[in-house]
Amino acid sequence: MTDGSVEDGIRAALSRVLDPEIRKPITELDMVGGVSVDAAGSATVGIKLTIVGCPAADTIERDVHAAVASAPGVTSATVEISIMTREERAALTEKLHGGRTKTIQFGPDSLTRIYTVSSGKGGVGKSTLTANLAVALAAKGLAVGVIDADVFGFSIPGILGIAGMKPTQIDGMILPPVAHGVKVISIGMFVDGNAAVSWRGPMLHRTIQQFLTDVYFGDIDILLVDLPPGTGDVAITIGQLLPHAEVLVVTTPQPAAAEVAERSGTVARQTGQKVIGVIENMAGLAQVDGTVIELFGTGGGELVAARLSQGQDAPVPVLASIPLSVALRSGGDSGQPIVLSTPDDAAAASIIRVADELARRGRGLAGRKLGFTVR
Ligand SMILES: Nc1ncnc2c1ncn2[C@@H]1O[C@H](COP(=O)(O)OP(=O)(O)OP(=O)(O)O)[C@@H](O)[C@H]1O
Repeated sequence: MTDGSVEDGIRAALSRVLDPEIRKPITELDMVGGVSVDAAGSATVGIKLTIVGCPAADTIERDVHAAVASAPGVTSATVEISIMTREERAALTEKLHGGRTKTIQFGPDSLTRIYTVSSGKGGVGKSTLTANLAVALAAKGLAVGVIDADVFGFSIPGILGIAGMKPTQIDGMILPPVAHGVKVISIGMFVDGNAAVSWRGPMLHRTIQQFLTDVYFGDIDILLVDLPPGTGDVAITIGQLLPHAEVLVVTTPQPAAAEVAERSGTVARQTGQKVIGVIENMAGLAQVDGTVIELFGTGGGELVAARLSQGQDAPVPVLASIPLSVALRSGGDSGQPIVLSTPDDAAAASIIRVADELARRGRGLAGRKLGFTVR
């Protein structure tokens, strides 16, 4: 037997092992069972996984083994895996919910900044920008979640390289898969294969509500919500459930697209959300000879911003004009966001600048209870 200091060292090492899905130390999640060390320094550690077939099992076992083996005084490490009892699992979900039962986790008092990404038309690059912005924000060290609420064209999992991945479910709690440091939930994860979603309003409303209630995002700094194009049921549901969300409107430079893009911002405002900026995407494509091809014309971003600024206290800015980029398109096809793989690409650099801007912004006071009372 040892004097206990080796065991203390092992527990300290284990406190640095994160559950890859929940993104918290396994020691905080009560996943560590017994820790013992014999006089020769052979350590045995019991780990309790949340569920049978836990997809993160191999990663956790490997990380625990490495952590235990690295503790001072340990000569060999054995990891014994078991599964939590029903009571232990219930205690864990209770702990993660923080006593909150069946309520929306991003209420007006939440410190998470919420940005919805909306557009008038489809195919303007909303999902591509949402995914790359999220990854760029996570790369800056922020805790970021994405809800892909684009029910009819869910493409975020593919863009982030996790197409086909299903979330782990623990007693009604849904653990979102993590891609490039971002917690991601998508309607696409709940339908078979490439099946089309043809739900009506109430079903969409329930699903979005369930995402906001049952998906374990934890204490994230920023939540990005990729909305379907247009002004339909999902945009209205999000507006009702997250009235304090702030809105990014995406448009192409094509002036004809501006009017319809403006409408998506106007609908968001009707539910109390604030439009904080316009992102123009698919702007001029630079050629090797230095010329620029304006495939979609010019001026759409400025036009939407000008129209959305009318009658507002402060003008709505154009946050970026992101050029057409072969790398951005192919990075989306291969699941490798260019903000990580080719940050020097002009489109990537432009997205990273928007991420810097979002990271700098504080949480607005709109819809928030202030911490004093007026007598
Ligand atoms: N700046 C860009 N340069 C080149 N290709 C782009 C750019 N932005 C997006 N794309 C490509 O355009 C296509 C449409 O993009 P995306 O799926 O992100 O649009 P969307 O607005 O989310 O569409 P929808 O809402 O209809 O699903 C994709 O193939 C994407 O790779």
